[in-house]
Amino acid sequence: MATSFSLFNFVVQDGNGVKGMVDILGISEVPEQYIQPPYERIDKENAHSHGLPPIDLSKLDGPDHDQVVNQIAAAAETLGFFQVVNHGVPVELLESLKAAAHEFFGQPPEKKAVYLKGVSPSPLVKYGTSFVPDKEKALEWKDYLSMAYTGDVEALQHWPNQCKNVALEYLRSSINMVRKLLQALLEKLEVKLDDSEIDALIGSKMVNMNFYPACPSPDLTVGVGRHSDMGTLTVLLQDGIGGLYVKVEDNLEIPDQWVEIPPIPGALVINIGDTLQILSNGRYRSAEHRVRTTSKEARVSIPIFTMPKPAEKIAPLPELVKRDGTVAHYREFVFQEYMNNFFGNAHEGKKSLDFAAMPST
Ligand SMILES: O=C(O)CCC(=O)C(=O)O
Ligand SMILES: [Fe+2]
Repeated sequence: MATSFSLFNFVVQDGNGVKGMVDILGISEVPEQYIQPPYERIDKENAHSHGLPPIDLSKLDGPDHDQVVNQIAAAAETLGFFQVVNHGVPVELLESLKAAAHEFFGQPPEKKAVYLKGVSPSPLVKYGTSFVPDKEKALEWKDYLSMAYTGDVEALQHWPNQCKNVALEYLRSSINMVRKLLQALLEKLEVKLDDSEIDALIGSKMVNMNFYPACPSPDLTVGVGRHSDMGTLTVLLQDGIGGLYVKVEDNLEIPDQWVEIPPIPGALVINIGDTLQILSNGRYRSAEHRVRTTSKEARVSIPIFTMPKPAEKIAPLPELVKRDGTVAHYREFVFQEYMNNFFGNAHEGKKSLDFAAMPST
């Protein structure tokens, strides 16, 4: 007797991913499991492109320092997203990273499946699909590879060969920029942290590679559902295809308004994560964002997530709360608890922040 075929098992458990589903099963319509409820679908027609020019980070070290700090802080206070150029990450490296992502995901599924959760030879490396497949109403049209950083030696030993050198170089050259951005953001808050305190806010680092295969009906699916990133700052490299949408701060006149972060050759995208929203007591905004799929060709994106170490205690910066004579909007917690909550639930916009919100009295 033939056993019934489970698409979920084929994609998720067997590690074929969305890419395997498209390539091997040759689907021409979006399977039911991937059809989003209407309110989660991304309306391309009504969203416009984020028009602000990228911020030139080379000017942070010159006479325009204050002006650049103001631009960074203004973006962090409003949209929570901005783009940067002259960021110190070599532009050729950006091209090599995108090529490495295509090379990794272009392998046969069984080569990638060795890194599935539960069987991966290293706890640092995880390959998977969708965010939390067991808990999602509809699956995300995305496969990913996650590489946690604990040191160069471990990375070179455990990260997949196709990407380890470029991913490590990307991380190395980005971290300097992340430190500078944090310094600028703290400068604007008039909070002084020494280098070791700044490093504690980005003590954990992770490089991901996202792969979004071409989709027969982008109107019905999402690449990534609405979420904010949990960490401090995210650096994101996207390719030229586009599809990253950010929610504009709730505006009573135009509710549910989204802007697309357009691909700019050579630029990197920066966004504020929940941790920085909490540390700044709400002054900087972690941005709600999501990704649309495309029918044209596969899209790749390569984020670096920076966050505190799991044991770190996080709360609004005390000097900020005291000086402003306000109340803390978030409670203190251990970062590991925040991570457990974040990875224990499907994406649902900025709901992740409720975990840290002060109970209303
Ligand atoms: O693919 C993108 O542009 C964004 C991906 C993303 O939001 C994430 O991995 O957290
Ligand atoms: Fe994200």
